[in-house]
Amino acid sequence: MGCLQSRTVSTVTRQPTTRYARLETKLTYPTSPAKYITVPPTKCSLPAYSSLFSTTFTADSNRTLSAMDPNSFANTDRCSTRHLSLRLTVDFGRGILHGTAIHRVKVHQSDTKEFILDTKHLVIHSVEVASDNPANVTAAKFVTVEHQLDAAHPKFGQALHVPLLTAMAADTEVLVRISYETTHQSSALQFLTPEQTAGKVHPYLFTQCQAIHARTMVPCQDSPGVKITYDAAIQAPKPLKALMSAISIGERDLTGADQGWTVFEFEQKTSMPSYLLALVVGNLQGKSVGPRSTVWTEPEVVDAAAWEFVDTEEFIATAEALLTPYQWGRYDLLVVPPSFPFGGMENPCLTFVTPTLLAGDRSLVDVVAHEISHSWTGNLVTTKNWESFWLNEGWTVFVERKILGRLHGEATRHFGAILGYKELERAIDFFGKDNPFTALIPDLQGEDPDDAFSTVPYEKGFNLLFYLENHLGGPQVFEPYMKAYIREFAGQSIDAAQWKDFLYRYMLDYHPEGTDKAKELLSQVDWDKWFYGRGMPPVVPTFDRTLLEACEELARRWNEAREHTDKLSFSPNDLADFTTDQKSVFLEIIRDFEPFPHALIEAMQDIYQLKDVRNSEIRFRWQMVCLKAHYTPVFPRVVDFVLEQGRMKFVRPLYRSLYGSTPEGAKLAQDTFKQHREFYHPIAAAQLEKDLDLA
Ligand SMILES: CC/C=C\C/C=C\C[C@@H](O)/C=C/C=C/C=C\[C@@H](O)CCCC(=O)O
Ligand SMILES: [Zn+2]
Repeated sequence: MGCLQSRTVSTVTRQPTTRYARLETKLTYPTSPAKYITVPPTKCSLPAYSSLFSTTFTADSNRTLSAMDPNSFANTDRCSTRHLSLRLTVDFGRGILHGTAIHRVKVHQSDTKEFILDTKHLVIHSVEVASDNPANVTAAKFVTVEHQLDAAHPKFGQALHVPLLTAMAADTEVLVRISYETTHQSSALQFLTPEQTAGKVHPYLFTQCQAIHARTMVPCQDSPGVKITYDAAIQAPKPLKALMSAISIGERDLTGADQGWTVFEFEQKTSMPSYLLALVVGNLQGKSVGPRSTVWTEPEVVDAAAWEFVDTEEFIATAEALLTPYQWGRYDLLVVPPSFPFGGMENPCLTFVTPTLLAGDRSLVDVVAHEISHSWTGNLVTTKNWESFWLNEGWTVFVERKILGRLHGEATRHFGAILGYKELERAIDFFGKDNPFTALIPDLQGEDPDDAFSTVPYEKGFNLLFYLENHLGGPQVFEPYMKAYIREFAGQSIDAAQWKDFLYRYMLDYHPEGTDKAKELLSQVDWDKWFYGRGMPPVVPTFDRTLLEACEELARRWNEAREHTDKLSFSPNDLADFTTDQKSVFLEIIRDFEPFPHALIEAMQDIYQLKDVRNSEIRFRWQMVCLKAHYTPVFPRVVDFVLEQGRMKFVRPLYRSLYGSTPEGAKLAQDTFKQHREFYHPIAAAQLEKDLDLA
């Protein structure tokens, strides 16, 4: 069978099942004609990718999605990858990766005849299977098999079916070797030209696999419910360096015909989900910032980056005191070029962070505390599928704020929560309070997780845990539970039902006021509203207002000044004692008022020097205030900011506000994006296209 063999598919519609019943039911989608983008069943001649991915196709049969994960085709209930070995070459000339992926697959159910993986925008050259001696990859005898690639689902890609030579018994293992290459549509990868880097001399590659982009980089069971260890050998052109979400175990320069290449070797011995696969290749230099931490980035920025993140070890040690010993060996940081679409990504052993954190005053390092917290919540205890994403993010925000609270006091922890609550209101405003994506546990059948992504799982999840902490007796009850939670589930992927079940078990056994009291308190929690209710959280939190009052007072004075802009009594000293978070909250409150008259905007801008502010959080919020007032002189500065960096937290609201401001603003937003689309990471570009009605 050809390597791009098509299967027919049906439309993806929702099944009328209850939430947890659905987790136990194998879903097949009903038959109805639908158009899908697919590939013709031809052999793999390269590199005509664009034509491969442009054919439309009418579907007419059934498609099966994973029983555990609505966003994956993998048959993880029958068999799952335990270990992955990658041998990849980075081809900057073609903008692709090519090589092999060997899966060591464990069979869970008897009579298993096929291994199903996720792929998207990959070209599969061949698939081989070895079941004779799976313990030894080098001695194993691989046999080529006829694989099948389903037709492409526009969001989830193509299921790859690998026949296993024979019906396998439970608890046996098999090796599957796939030879493949990525394409220009592989959304996990961003290849940068030298001009897009700080040094301007060398090309650069970085990946972003969360949520379901790993399948565009490696054929894999791309579900957070599957945990794997991995090793990798990455061949890259000299003098570039490769790093991965793993421990570096060596590098060697090739000779002879392969002169000019280096092979970098890696090993990840702690099992992790596919979305944590990560690779960077570029002109990288490292500077040590702690006993287990190096900051990596281009040489031009390495000193500034190391200075900014010098608190890393203190954060790790505080997290260890709160939870359990750090499991991943090293905790390095990579400062990625500015198009990185997120603040940070918790890739194990090597967190990726945006350069927008380099404020020059260490004021934005809460993101590092956040990513460090993921080493426990998310990376050790992982959501089973993207619907329970809050288990990763709500927990991580909770731990992040615990760390900052221990280091800087409870008032700081609460103030972070106030800012987060404001951001939650903005997200719910954006979606609309009845939008299904405002639920803590959204229904993601047929949905691309990127479309559902927002601050909701972060802040609604935080608010649930914050509420439970107070409701169940405060930190003296909740902090020991946090440790127990990590111990209970480390190394596993769980869903919200398992999380809740353990909370009950723990509290009933260990609540200091006894089982009956624990039962009574837990019975008062409206779980349905917390999990599935839309809009803001069902319980309004009470946060410490110590750091808030000065922000509210200053904002109130400015709001009142709109009546007499000729007699203003403000001075730069107003902000002298404000932290960056306080300045942010001050600007958030200003943004909630009716738009300011332009004279007042100009006065505030001059007095507080806001025009030239470089701190990305302040710059973003100030530009949002100006855009709300349709203050057109800010337009060129907004364009500068959205072209200097591609972090979605900033560029999406700025582009949307510019687009919604005036007809000129709308045209400027669309034209700017269209001209600079290539600057943005594919994940950000896909969202911006929708935001600007260009999809
Ligand atoms: C309910 C939502 C369900 C699924 C979404 C899952 C993943 C979404 C995907 O788009 C990936 C997200 C990656 C996030 C990485 C880092 C964030 O913590 C950054 C937060 C924003 C920022 O600071 O820039
Ligand atoms: Zn996070």
